Amino acid sequence: MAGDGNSIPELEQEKYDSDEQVKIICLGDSAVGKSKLMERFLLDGYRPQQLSTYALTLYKYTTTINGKPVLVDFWDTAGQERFQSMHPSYYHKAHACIMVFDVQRKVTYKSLSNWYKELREYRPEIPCLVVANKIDADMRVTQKSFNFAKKQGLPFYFVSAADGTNVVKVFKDSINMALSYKKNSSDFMDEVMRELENFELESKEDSSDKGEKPNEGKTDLV
Ligand SMILES: Nc1nc2c(ncn2[C@@H]2O[C@H](COP(=O)(O)OP(=O)(O)OP(=O)(O)O)[C@@H](O)[C@H]2O)c(=O)[nH]1
Ligand SMILES: [Mg+2]
Repeated sequence: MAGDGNSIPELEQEKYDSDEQVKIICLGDSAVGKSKLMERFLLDGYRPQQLSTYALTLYKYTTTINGKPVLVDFWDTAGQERFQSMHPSYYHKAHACIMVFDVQRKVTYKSLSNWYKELREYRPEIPCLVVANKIDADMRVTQKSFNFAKKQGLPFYFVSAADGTNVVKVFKDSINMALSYKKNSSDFMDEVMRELENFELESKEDSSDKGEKPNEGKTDLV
């Protein structure tokens, strides 16, 4: 996936720099219902684009917010999550994340902390919504407490892709959060990360100028 992503128009992530486009990613174990949730939300006229080489489906959604058109790309995986880890380009320039587990399978709830850890490595600041899916199978689960979201201070939703409960709410909230993140802090954080990287490289170059052994503590720049 790395390297030639720019040659595929759908993967040109620079477009997310423009005001009216946001990228929202979906994380969670296999079979928790990520794709079904997207399809439920986009029921009318969604356009899934299967990029099988990239193990990725992009769902494009257009909406109007405050009188302005907004294009949302929902990114869904096809398989990578089985390896419990995503390629970095999946996270690149994402503005929000919907993290899903299956209320009927405890193991998928336990995995949330790993997904969240990986998300924060790449996107330390983006809004993340936690979604407990498949409540239609047994409504009693809504009486249980799932503390992961509360502990991390994240919004939490009980949903069902099968009967539609709360699906529109989750997706609309995610779009609003993505937009407000983009407006307020994303560019700033990205800028800071870039500055830090440059700073690190410069200080390494500096120390080698001062007669340190060439390869000591250095990372190759090529
Ligand atoms: N009862 C019930 N079943 C659901 C619900 N959402 C999804 N499922 C079922 O769960 C299975 C997995 O759903 P998917 O949407 O394919 O799951 P996924 O997370 O996209 O899985 P991968 O693409 O393998 O990562 C399917 O058989 C769905 O029919 C739900 O809300 N209720
Ligand atoms: Mg899927």
